[in-house]
Amino acid sequence: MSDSVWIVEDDRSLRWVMEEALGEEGHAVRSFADAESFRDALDRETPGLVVMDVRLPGADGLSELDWLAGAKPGLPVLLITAQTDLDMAVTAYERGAFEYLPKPFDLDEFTALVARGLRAGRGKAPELDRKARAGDALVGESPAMQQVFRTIGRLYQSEMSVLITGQSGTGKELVARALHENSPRARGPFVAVNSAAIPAELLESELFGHEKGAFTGAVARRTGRFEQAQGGTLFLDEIGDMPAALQTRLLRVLSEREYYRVGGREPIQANVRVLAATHQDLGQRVAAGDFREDLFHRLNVIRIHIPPLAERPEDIPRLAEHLLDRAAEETGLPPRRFTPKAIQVLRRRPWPGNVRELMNLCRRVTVMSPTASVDAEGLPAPEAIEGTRARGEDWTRGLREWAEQQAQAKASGIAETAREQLEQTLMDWALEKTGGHKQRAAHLLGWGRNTLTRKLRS
Ligand SMILES: Nc1ncnc2c1ncn2[C@@H]1O[C@H](COP(=O)(O)OP(=O)(O)OP(=O)(O)O)[C@@H](O)[C@H]1O
Repeated sequence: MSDSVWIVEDDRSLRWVMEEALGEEGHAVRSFADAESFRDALDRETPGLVVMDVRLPGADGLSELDWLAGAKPGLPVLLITAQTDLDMAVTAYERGAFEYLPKPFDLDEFTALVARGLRAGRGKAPELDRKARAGDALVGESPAMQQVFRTIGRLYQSEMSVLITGQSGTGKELVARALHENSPRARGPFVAVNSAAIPAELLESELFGHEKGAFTGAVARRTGRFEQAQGGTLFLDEIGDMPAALQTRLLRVLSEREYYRVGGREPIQANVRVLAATHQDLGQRVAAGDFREDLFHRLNVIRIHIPPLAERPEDIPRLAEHLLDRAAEETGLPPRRFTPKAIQVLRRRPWPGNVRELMNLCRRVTVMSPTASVDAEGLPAPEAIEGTRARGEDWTRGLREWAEQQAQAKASGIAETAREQLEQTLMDWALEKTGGHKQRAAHLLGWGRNTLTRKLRS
């Protein structure tokens, strides 16, 4: 195969820069300013690789890709694009580009990609089920998010397990959804389970379901999350918190692709893609003996890491705009906009609650701001925003999941049960903390000593 590289790009200076860089690497280079002259030349000769801009006069690079798939199957195309969203990443791979490169790009990266493209042929890409693609947009312009998009784009025809890491609120679940929506399973269900929010003893039946009478309280047969995710994707959030016995069981299900309900005898086929997420350092947990190494390797086939929001302030302007729009949609109020000064302040904040914190700030501003435009003075203090709290303090999320579970188990009197468990937990904690000193425990809880004594008796 020829080593020559053809460039289809209407921007003269960019064309020149690329020509120079590739010439220095020893490639024979030919350039075209539009799709028509490129097609004419292709009638007579075939290069080793094509570098093509998505936006061209008279035609766009994407339809050129479609045409090339028929006219010159196997010819690798490196797509360059000014559009940097996830959709473009997926579309590029889906239409058969072997790689795509968002502008502005690094020339070394460019020449390295060209060299790789020349070595590899061009793979045939199957059609993606586009109708099923919707959901909440994943926004990000920082190099780190571009890398995330690229990985999602590359995996669009894949069934591989992916481990998503990042602090709470960085968007791990959204990334999992994007992986699902851009996969062959897009029409199937996406089911999320948070291992940290469900008590260890309930997690097994939550995942695998149970038969009627499997244990006290199992009054009816219940389908588990694995069964609900059949044909689709199961997202296991906070996988690091999964108890050891369940880790073993999960590993078995993943390798045997079948499982039993709790108390069940019929094996159930598991046609489920598993995506997992964690805010912990799982490698370290493996080293400490708290997480099964074999399960870790099984889940960690591909790793997507999302850095904290404070490490990618470039994402804040677009993200803030997107989240303000989302808040406006949710509340039915007119969309607010931050002034450049307000954005400057937001870019410098520490964001311990990451994107979730920014989302909450946007919701608050949407409801509270008297004007459409929000200046730095109109920004709520960081402490005032929910989601700023460190992980673990936001126990209401766990509570919601618990309530959902109770509802599914058709339990009645949910609030009363919750109140009893809440008080019992707080009393146990306070007594433990004070070494059993009732007076001090009561003080900690903000109760009188008699109230505590009475509640302990009931
Ligand atoms: N890049 C992004 N673009 C748009 N919205 C985002 C992005 N990242 C996060 N969000 C939004 O921020 C919120 C938190 O994201 P998500 O629930 O995915 O985080 P998480 O990492 O799974 O958090 P946790 O570990 O606490 O479960 C969601 O409302 C999500 O839609």
